[in-house]
Amino acid sequence: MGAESFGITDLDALEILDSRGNPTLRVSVELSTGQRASAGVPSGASTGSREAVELRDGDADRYGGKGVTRAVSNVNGELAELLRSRTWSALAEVDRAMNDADGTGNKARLGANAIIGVSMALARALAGTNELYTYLRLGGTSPRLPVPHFNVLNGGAHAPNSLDFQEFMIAPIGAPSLPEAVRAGATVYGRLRSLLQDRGFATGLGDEGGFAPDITRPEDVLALLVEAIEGAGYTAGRAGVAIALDPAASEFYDDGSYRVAGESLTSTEMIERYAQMVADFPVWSIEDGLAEGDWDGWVALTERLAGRAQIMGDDIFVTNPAIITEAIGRKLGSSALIKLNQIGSVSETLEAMRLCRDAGYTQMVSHRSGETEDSFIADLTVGTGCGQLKSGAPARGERVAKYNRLLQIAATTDLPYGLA
Ligand SMILES: C=C(OP(=O)(O)O)C(=O)O
Ligand SMILES: [Mg+2]
Repeated sequence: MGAESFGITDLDALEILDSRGNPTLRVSVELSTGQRASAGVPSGASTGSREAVELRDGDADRYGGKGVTRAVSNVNGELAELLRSRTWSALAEVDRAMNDADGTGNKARLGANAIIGVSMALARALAGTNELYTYLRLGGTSPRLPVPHFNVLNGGAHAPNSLDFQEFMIAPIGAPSLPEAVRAGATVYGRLRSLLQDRGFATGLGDEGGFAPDITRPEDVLALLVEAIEGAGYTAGRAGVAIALDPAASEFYDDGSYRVAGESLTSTEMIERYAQMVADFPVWSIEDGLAEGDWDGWVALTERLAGRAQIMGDDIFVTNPAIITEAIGRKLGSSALIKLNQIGSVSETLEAMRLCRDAGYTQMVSHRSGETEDSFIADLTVGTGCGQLKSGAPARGERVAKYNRLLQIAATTDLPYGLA
């Protein structure tokens, strides 16, 4: 992100719908050069308690309180006035000014949904006629096509079934190219559908497009995924198609216990359960294996599975540079999930990624369970070269928009594919 000087002549927001049918914002911006761009704002369901605050109207008569007309007004009023009032030298400067104007430290007054929408639209406008990923760079890191992590089986807060773990993803780490990785994802997904149908399970979909059958034990799902991977003709494991988990454990942590498939486990027992899963199945990454408040457990999990699985923080890190800095100091986790709206600006997101990279923590850019058709995160992943993206199943328009954007970049460049 260079130190270009620019003016902003127009900023406006609109209330649109996300993939769950809830309201969200689309923000449009115009630069003094005439360059226009817009961006759609995502929204999570299993959120970390320290995420930047999404502003919702709270008017029960309209969208059950979920309307975003106050956030829209903040863009069209206060933020438009601020952004049009002077010239700017960099996106980070605008992001800082919006943060300062908000004044709460967690974007609660103006709304993280308002601020991230402006920040994303502005990044896209500043990219101008260049590809967005060429603008979203981390100094010292080369662009790369990521390993897509396809969430093919959903539970937890994303599906109305009895499965406690939220996400089971397949990751074609061993694929020779991005198009072959996408083909592997779609082929395994299709094979999984057939297996579920053959066994009499429902093939309805969860929020992120994965199937949501009534299977209870995570190990039973893992066995099914290995069968689907091999049945589709791939090797199960890092040389072919591996598995990544996002249990989203804060959602099943209650009163000091992890409640999984009818059992009540201590933090130590939960860690041993993961160690066994990693030994028995090709699980290469575990996101939010423990609850966001269980910091001692996180340190123990990181140590226990060091060198065997990527231990990734989502709810616990919330893409927050200050929290990530503290976690790095305590050797907590080895990887961070990166979500733009958790921290609420593009430049703070890039700062979080830079901190991780410099500390040797891997990063995976992520969609939210409530999405729009915007493919911004595909460019963010490629530009930063972090090598990992999760965007749900290889089905449903708002999810495949990101994978299709990767295919388009792959077709027009010779960027390398794979983990960073
Ligand atoms: C994408 C996720 O879900 P949500 O957007 O509901 O937080 C996640 O937990 O990683
Ligand atoms: Mg998560």
